[in-house]
Amino acid sequence: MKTYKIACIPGDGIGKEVVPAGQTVLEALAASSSFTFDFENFGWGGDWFRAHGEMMPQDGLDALRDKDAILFGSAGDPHIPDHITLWGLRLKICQGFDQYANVRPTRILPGIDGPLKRCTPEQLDWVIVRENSEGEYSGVGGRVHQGHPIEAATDLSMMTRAGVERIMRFAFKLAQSRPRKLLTVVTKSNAQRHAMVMWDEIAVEIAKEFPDVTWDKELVDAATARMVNRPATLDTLVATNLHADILSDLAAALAGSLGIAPTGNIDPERRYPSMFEPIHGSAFDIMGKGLANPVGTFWSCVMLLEHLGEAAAAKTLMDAIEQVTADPSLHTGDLGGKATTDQVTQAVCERITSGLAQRKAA
Ligand SMILES: NC(=O)c1ccc[n+]([C@@H]2O[C@H](COP(=O)([O-])OP(=O)(O)OC[C@H]3O[C@@H](n4cnc5c(N)ncnc54)[C@H](O)[C@@H]3O)[C@@H](O)[C@H]2O)c1
Ligand SMILES: O=C(O)C[C@@H](O)C(=O)O
Ligand SMILES: [K+]
Ligand SMILES: [Mn+2]
Repeated sequence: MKTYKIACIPGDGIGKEVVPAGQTVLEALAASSSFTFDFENFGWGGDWFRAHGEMMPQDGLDALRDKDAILFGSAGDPHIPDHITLWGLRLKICQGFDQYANVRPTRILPGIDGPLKRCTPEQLDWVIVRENSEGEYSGVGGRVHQGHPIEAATDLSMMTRAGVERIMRFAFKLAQSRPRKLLTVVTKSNAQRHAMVMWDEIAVEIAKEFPDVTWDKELVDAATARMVNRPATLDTLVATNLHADILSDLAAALAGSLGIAPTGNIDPERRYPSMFEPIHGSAFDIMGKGLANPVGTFWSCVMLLEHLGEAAAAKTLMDAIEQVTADPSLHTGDLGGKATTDQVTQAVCERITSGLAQRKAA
């Protein structure tokens, strides 16, 4: 029997609630599948920082290197500056393992009442591809004259030809694999006249490799309006690290809640393990109460299973998730319901078990 080695890193805030929930549903799946999971938990994050002065050990990547995948929660603690927590954990792993393609699907799941009154569920089916290794997150910059009136600070967005080519190629390939074969390249080359112009030029070059993909270019500000007003004109989008970060929270909200949206931090070349996480953060306002929506993590587990090549198990889990979202009595507070994290988790586990039984009987 195949055993997958999975690292679980709950991190902070509701990450500590939704990652164990994710582990529970993966265990329910494995109970009657042809594979098992060997989970290893890592207590990195804010508590680790208080004890050791760092978010994860210096050589922590070595403990993850031979895993088949990583399930991540959130980096962010109310008592530690956000740039320390993000750079010390999530970015250390994403950049350390060169997980350069961040994939963020958005759909309006059954039973969810999206906020757009003129948008039916069929009209919103997007995948945002976020460049995940450079750009605004290159970390280049600094502060001088700190605390003095002449203080100055820079954050430099750094784009490389190799970095842009590989994310464009990934996005065109993903668009090509979807039925509509439609890609929107998000840019801001009117204002940012160097790197974003190179971004646009490389899009034109890579497009030639994919003659069957229809593509267009949209400035990021206009892209927000298009997402709201003409959602059906979009399918796959590719954007810079920061633009896609912002657009994907908007996408999640338009599909009903930040609590549902999943992501994979992918190393397409499979040199390193890829990492799966909900797109949301620590949710300071609800952490520790058992109220977090675990669906974003469950959907991330679907992406993890797909990455492992377990397509049937991925489908069983997605079906179970959709059966649960279809029932408003199983909605958490972010969706206007009263259900707890545990209730949603148990409901998904029950549907997994009945789904697997049906598959066996068929
Ligand atoms: N990938 C990551 O590790 C990651 C992602 C986003 C934010 N963060 C960090 O998390 C901290 C808080 O960030 P923020 O407030 O901007 O964003 P957030 O995603 O933590 O929360 C924004 C709002 O959405 C709600 N929400 C988010 N996920 C939910 C869920 N699963 N169920 C129900 N409600 C949910 C929260 O309650 C809150 O009202 C910061 O430290 C930030 O840096 C980390
Ligand atoms: O931007 C980040 O890296 C943190 C968070 O907002 C995310 O979307 O992962
Ligand atoms: K997260
Ligand atoms: Mn974000």
